[in-house]
Amino acid sequence: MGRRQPLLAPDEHLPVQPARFLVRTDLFVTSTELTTAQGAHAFVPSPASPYQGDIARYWDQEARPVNLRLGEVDGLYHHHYGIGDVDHAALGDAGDSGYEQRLIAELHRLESAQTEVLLDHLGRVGRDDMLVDAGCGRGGSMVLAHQRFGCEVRGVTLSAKQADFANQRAIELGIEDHVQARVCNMLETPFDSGQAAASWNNESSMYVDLHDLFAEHARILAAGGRYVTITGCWNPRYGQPSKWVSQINAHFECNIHSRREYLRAMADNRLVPQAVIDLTGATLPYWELRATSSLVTGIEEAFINSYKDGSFQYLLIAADRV
Ligand SMILES: C[S@@+](CC[C@H](N)C(=O)[O-])C[C@H]1O[C@@H](n2cnc3c(N)ncnc32)[C@H](O)[C@@H]1O
Ligand SMILES: CC(C)=CCC/C(C)=C/COP(=O)(O)OP(=O)(O)O
Ligand SMILES: [Mg+2]
Repeated sequence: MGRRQPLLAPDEHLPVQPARFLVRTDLFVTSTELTTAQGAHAFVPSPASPYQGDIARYWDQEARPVNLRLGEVDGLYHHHYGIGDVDHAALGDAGDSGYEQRLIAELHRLESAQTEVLLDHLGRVGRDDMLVDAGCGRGGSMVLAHQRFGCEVRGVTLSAKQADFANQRAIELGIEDHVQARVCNMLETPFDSGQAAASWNNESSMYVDLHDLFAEHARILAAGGRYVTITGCWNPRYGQPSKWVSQINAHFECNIHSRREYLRAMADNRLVPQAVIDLTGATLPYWELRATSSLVTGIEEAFINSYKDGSFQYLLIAADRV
């Protein structure tokens, strides 16, 4: 599938400037009702299970410098990893005073490049279409999708803090009419059947049962619509999840599925893979660069070792809703 041109002129794209945020942590309490940064009252549904409550709390409390410092580069905040070759010319000499900032910018460029590859696989999307980001985090992928297609993008996350952050960012960009996040379980969304032209999970499918997840995507997608996931999955050829995969699960409180589970659950839910792309080789440069940075979190070794010993794969799957 060829790469499409953005619908917006280059000067309409996100300005490269540090973002200023109103982060009202006082509002993100356990109450079921909260006041958002926009001043409106939003209903926050109770988590569907104790596990979902744990995950909501995890992301409400998350503030790792590796995510915030990268987001400050241009105001796109991601909670996923990067792909592509490191631009050593842009990175320059490790001895220079500005090296650490260039390294941060390079890691961020690779994370945004990952989103662009996901968007490349969404198929034809028009301005009047609606897209769904399941597990939208702080909303970086939603902004890039809107900038490319000019259409509505609706995101769901378990975290009130993330939804508020994403909505505040959309207001700052003047795209709040088109880009909206809400607190909602991705297994039970408020979207109408057949409403979405395309939908995706960007590193968010390891928190849910895949049969339940794909049943919901199949419901909200129009016939002929496209579903895309970028995910880490364990490789059935390895036998069982390796110790590195178990370490990643413990680190993020998630449950990484196998490649076989993805394909089986899609087949059972009217999602027919159109492309299965192994991005493992493409993500290793990101991890090896990140491991040299001051922003390491301690999980770098597990990703690098599991990708190298073949027990773990970084995969993109694009499927047609039939
Ligand atoms: C690793 S982050 C990825 C965020 C985003 N997709 C990105 O690429 O930046 C995982 C996200 O999945 C969300 N999530 C996990 N389980 C969920 C569920 N059952 N319903 C909605 N969101 C969920 C979390 O709230 C979090 O926003
Ligand atoms: C590929 C797999 C298995 C991903 C698990 C989901 C996850 C936590 C992604 C990155 O989030 P993040 O950007 O908040 O993590 P970090 O702080 O490590 O950058
Ligand atoms: Mg990150």
